[in-house]
Amino acid sequence: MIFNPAAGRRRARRRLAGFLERWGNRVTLRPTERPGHAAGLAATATGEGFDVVAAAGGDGTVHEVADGLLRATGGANGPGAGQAGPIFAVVPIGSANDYAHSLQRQFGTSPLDSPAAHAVDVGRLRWTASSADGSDGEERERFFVCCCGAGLAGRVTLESRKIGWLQGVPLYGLAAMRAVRAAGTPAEWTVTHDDAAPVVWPTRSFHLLLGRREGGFLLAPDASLNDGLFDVVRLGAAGRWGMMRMLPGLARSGPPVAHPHVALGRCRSASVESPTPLAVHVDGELALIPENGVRSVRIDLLPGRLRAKVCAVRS
Ligand SMILES: Nc1ncnc2c1ncn2[C@@H]1O[C@H](COP(=O)(O)OP(=O)(O)OP(=O)(O)O)[C@@H](O)[C@H]1O
Repeated sequence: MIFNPAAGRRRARRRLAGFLERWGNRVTLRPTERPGHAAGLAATATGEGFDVVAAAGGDGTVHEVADGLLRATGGANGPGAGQAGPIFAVVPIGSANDYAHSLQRQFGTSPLDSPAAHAVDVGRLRWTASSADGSDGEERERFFVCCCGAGLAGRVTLESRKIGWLQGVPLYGLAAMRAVRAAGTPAEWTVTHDDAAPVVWPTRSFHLLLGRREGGFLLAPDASLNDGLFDVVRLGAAGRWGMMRMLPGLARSGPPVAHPHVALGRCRSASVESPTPLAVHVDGELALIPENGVRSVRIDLLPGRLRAKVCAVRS
């Protein structure tokens, strides 16, 4: 069990205590020491042959453990349909716990020692590094399990890092308000879905979801973790006040279905090209910030690539 003591605004240790009373004697607990550490711990645990590799934390820990586990089992070229590698178990003790929410809603919870797990889809974000971060031309990738967002979505993640005292929807709501307040004119992005012709759109924010929520907001109420499709949400040229007014509805019931500046859909892959450098998050972790100088990314879905389950923290 890879445990992030900094998750849940440092409430993680307390939240995990009861769980460890029940399972502690059957768990090898490996706390993370710094951001990014969980991916390496997950790869090591996979190599050691553990049947289950658990992420005890929030969505950032889930992201890092899943990314490490996927890389250790062959990345995008690993066997499909969740055949290979350990079961990926989520023990939600973070603040938003978006992925745990989707797993629980679709499959229910399972005990840590149960062999029951579900083949779930995984996303793969790819880009070419730019000269801005000194590695011009290098191909990079990050896997994700719940959501990927670019544009305003990435800037909300950036803002959320500056707020230390809130959690869940209040945290990401405040971060969204700050990002919206600072938003400039929407840029014309070229977006391609699957094999369709590229479309040029003024875009503020672009989201691809496997799960239902992003930062506690219900962006894709009908998303399924194993349907082989991303749910797409694109926010176009909405004004600042229009975006602010959307936030309460997004927290409660999802994006408006008939809104002139909101486009919804589904796809298996997408590529995005922006005239300005992108901010992109994967599962709420920043993959790219504008300073990286990357203007185009590609996202693909790997169907059923992981076997996953969520455990109840209290039961
Ligand atoms: N030992 C550590 N010290 C400080 N930060 C850490 C440590 N281990 C991991 N992190 C970082 O902590 C951040 C927050 O973790 P995580 O996302 O799991 O919790 P959360 O923010 O409370 O939950 P959620 O993402 O569900 O809102 C991640 O960016 C992760 O890289």
